[in-house]
Amino acid sequence: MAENKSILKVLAGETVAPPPIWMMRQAGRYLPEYRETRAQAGDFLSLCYNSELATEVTLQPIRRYGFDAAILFADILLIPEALGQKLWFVTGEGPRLEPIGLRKDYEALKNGDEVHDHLAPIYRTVGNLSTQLPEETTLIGFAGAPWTVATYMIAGRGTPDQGPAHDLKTKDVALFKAIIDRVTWATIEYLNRQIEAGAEVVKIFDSWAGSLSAEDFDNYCVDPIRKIIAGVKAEHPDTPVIAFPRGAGERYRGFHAATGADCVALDDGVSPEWAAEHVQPDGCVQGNLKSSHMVTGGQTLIDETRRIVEAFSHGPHIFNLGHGITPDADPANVQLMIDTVRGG
Ligand SMILES: Cc1c2[nH]c(c1CCC(=O)O)Cc1[nH]c(c(CCC(=O)O)c1C)Cc1[nH]c(c(CCC(=O)O)c1C)Cc1[nH]c(c(C)c1CCC(=O)O)C2
Repeated sequence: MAENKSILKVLAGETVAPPPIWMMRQAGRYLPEYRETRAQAGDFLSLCYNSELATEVTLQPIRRYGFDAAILFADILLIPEALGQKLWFVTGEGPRLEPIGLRKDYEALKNGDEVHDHLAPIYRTVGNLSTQLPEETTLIGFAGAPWTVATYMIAGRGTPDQGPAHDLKTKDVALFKAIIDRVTWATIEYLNRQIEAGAEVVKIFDSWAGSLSAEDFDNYCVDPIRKIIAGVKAEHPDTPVIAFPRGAGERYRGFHAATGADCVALDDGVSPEWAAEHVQPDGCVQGNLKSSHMVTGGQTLIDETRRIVEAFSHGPHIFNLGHGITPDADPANVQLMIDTVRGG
């Protein structure tokens, strides 16, 4: 029964001990079974659009570790592709898109409500998962936040400082805002369909929020996320939303209230003690453990895991990493982290 799922309890504001646990990028290259299925699919994007195989890789970490949540296997860059932008992945390097730099590129994009045919396989994956997951496991859908997605749409690739997006914001703010608005609209559409297909929680990833300063943070991180949450809650008032403004630092404070998020995901740039004092009083928090502990393991992993569990033990908390697990992680360290959280 949905009411017995620990993640849903915590997202409703309950304190649960030990805290429920899942991991960003839990279906990924550190798992041999993922590498095998990915090879079968051919490449990363083919895996995302193959509902059977995407279902399989989503289930793999649940079978291996019994996490409390499964996150849909897909990617934040499927939205630009659904809007009509060309997307491909270069193995070992990352995503490539045909960059949007001119008004005519923007005008060629589809409307926010014209993405569904392209995204139909993703909705099928969500539907498969909602019938195949163990009953105690919560299904999380997701999308990228408009700023982070726009940084890839404008640069055509990942960039260390999101320079091309910052440049467009300075040179042609009207075009920049139009891109943000188009992604915001498409994202509301996309998340609502994921929920209708069976997602019980949705998460919004703003991986590059940290490079927005002063009012840009309010205008292009907080405001689009607030609009997306309002658009989701208008259709699905009971579906909890997790927001991840990575690199927000001090600006994690007040983020629940500013956006309407039920849970705020923390990177490893803030201490758990600071976040317990300044962020958790406003609602559930998630995350914070450095991903590198999944590579290095040992007593430090145990100590840091215990420190986070203890710091957040007085309020709603979902145990997670501060960012995605990396391909060089040791699957045994993931088990050690879980045993530490669950066993004390
Ligand atoms: C920025 C971003 C992307 N994608 C995502 C973000 C936001 C979160 C973050 O900051 O990490 C989100 C994402 N990407 C993926 C998921 C699936 C669910 C999960 O297990 O967390 C999620 C939630 C699969 C993936 N997305 C990607 C992989 C690796 C692809 C492979 O198998 O080769 C996976 C499992 C590829 C990807 N996708 C993206 C990049 C930059 C890359 C290349 C970098 C890399 O290789 O890790 C865009």
